[in-house]
Amino acid sequence: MRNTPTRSQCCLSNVVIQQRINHLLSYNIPFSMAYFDLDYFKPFNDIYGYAAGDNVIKLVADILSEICREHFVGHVGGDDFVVIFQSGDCKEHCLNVLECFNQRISHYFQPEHLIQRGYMAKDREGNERRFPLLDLSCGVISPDVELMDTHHEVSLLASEAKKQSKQVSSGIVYLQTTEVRTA
Ligand SMILES: Nc1nc2c(ncn2[C@@H]2O[C@H](COP(=O)(O)OP(=O)(O)OP(=O)(O)O)[C@@H](O)[C@H]2O)c(=O)[nH]1
Repeated sequence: MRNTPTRSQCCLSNVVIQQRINHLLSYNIPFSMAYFDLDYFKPFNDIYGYAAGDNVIKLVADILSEICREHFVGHVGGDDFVVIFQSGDCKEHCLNVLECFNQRISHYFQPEHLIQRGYMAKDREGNERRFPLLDLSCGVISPDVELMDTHHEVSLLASEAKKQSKQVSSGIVYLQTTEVRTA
């Protein structure tokens, strides 16, 4: 890692998650980490209400707890979760999580929104526009534990994976340490 992330780039703000990562790095224990984040959560909250948004966060927590129960599941905050895998079945678990979410989330939408595959809502600038339905993205990283010293470096890689996962139609990307190019 050539660059140290700034405070604003540090997406792993939960101290328990940071400690877990620092522990794995300090003992050179290999791991993969999946960063799950809801897409278009703000318009969902705006249309259906904050309580309905809380129910979706609970849904994600339940799915992760069920499918990844043998692994470390951490709530970063809001609609962001991480799962730390120390065994090799990370990809399969993540794909199962996304599939399960896609099956269960349809119950949270009104029929007309499902038919239209979205709804009108205000963006962050206050402009009314059309948004797709709420979705779940997953950025998976496999940090090189011999090259990384702290959770800050892992956080930088996770931020990049999260960003890329929102840009691909599959909703999932996999990054290795060496693929990080951003500052
Ligand atoms: N219901 C609910 N909403 C929350 C909670 N924490 C944060 N939010 C909302 O989450 C939204 C911000 O999450 P973002 O992931 O940045 O919003 P987004 O629309 O999904 O943006 P993209 O991830 O870029 O698609 C804001 O509308 C917050 O009000 C929470 O605990 N409950």
